[in-house]
Amino acid sequence: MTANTATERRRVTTLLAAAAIGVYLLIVVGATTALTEATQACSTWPLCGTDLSDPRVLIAWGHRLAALVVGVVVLAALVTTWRSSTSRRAKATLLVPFVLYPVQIGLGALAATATTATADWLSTLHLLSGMAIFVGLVLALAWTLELGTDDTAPVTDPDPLTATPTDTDTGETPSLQTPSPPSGPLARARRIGAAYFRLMKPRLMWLLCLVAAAGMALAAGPSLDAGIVIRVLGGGVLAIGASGTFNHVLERKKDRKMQRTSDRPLATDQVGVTNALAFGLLLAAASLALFLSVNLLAAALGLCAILFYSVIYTLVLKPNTVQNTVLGGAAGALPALIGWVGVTGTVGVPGLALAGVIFLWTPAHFYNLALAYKDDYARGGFPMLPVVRGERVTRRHIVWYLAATLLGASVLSAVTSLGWLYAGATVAFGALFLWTVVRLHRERSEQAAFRAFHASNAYLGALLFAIVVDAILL
Ligand code: HEM
Ligand SMILES: CC(C)=CCC/C(C)=C/CC/C(C)=C/COP(=O)(O)OP(=O)(O)O
Repeated sequence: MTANTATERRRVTTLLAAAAIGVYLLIVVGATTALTEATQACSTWPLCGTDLSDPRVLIAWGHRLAALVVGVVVLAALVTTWRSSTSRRAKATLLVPFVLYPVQIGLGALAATATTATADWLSTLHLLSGMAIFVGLVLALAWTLELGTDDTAPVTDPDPLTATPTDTDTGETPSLQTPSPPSGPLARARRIGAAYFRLMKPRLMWLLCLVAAAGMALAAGPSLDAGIVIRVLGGGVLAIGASGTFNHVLERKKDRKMQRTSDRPLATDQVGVTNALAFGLLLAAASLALFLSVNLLAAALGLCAILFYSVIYTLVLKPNTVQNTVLGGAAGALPALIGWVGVTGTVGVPGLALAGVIFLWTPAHFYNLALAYKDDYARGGFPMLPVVRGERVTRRHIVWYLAATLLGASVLSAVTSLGWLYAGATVAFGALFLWTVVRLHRERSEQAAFRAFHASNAYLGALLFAIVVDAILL
């Protein structure tokens, strides 16, 4: 690729990314109750009340001015892309935002000035049309980003095998030798304790517990009962520990073949298989007892989560299908439902919508690691996407699942009363996450993959934290 083509591509992808995030901002602000209430204070178009002391008028004006500014950015992105040497399908796809953006403005004007009878379906149409514009921009971005890239990472990174990967269960760098035996009884007890703790996959817990906490906060709001929180989170920690332990038992032979996991307690025989199984069963029993003390449905979902991750994902999906990560996303989505059910006793739309966000987020999260550890997964014999279909396809799927996650997050704001804090978190951290994925395409390095991986955790962590604060305190 010549230097000026590379420069042109950077300009096009930067503009398309900015346009996509600008449209996403409009979608999220539009989907939050903030705007739907604002139109009641601003029901004329294009101008409306000038009483800026009324926050609803401020929000309505903000949305209209943002629509104007974003419209200019979208137009700049369209013109720049159409004049560039990007792919025909990227250029053709941009006809969607080109045609729909003026229509979107018209739908917005009608929704703002309509009577309540027609306002609802006009608002829904306005939201869906905004999403179609967003999808058109993201597809053009993905197809332009992958141009000029292939499946070989540039020679700027050490091979993941020689790089010092850390096992994020503990964040330690695995040693190739079996750890030396402890000197005294206390040191031995500490080493064994640390090994059992590591079986529980503690590094996954903070985000998975935040998922359950967000489910509970959405369901209960300010009247969230501390007793339920303690029992649901306690049950969740024990359930994750149980399923993590079973995962270690079932994968111990493959863990030995992978550099990243070669020093795990069962891969290095620090813990016996029978003892590990007994430990996992104990954790599972304690977890289900806690869930049962909340309600039967929470316990049933907890059992499903343990069985799904330990058996379906670990034994069936992960070693056999390239869709292991997509389908495995159900494991991480279940804590959202458990949180919602723990408070309400039934499955509800917001709980399902939150679970859907986690489900869509999971491939955008894990595919970055799968890129960084591609050779390691090949050695372990796992059909991860980069191993089976290559790095270029994997990077494209990361863009798609990231976009799907952002749309899922906007649907969640449409079906709940989440407000400006949630809107700000999903747009700001979504933009950050998208930017790391754009850089992943440009740099195609292990470091860029880890950067996008951590951005995925930062996005979900910020989103879930915003849900908890917004639902309980605002
Ligand atoms: C199919 C689903 C998933 C797969 C395949 C997956 C894969 C991974 C892998 C391989 C690691 C590194 C672990 C290690 O090196 O020992 C990791 C780390 C992590 N995962 Fe996932 N994950 C999935 C779903 C989730 C979900 C649903 C959450 C939370 C909602 C989550 C949160 C985390 C966190 C917090 C870390 C540790 C990050 C750090 O150490 O900074 N993962 N994941
Ligand atoms: C309530 C409850 C039990 C919920 C289950 C939540 C849970 C444990 C999700 C884990 C998600 C996941 C597939 C992690 C990676 O496993 P991996 O085997 O691909 O990672 P590895 O290669 O590091 O072992």
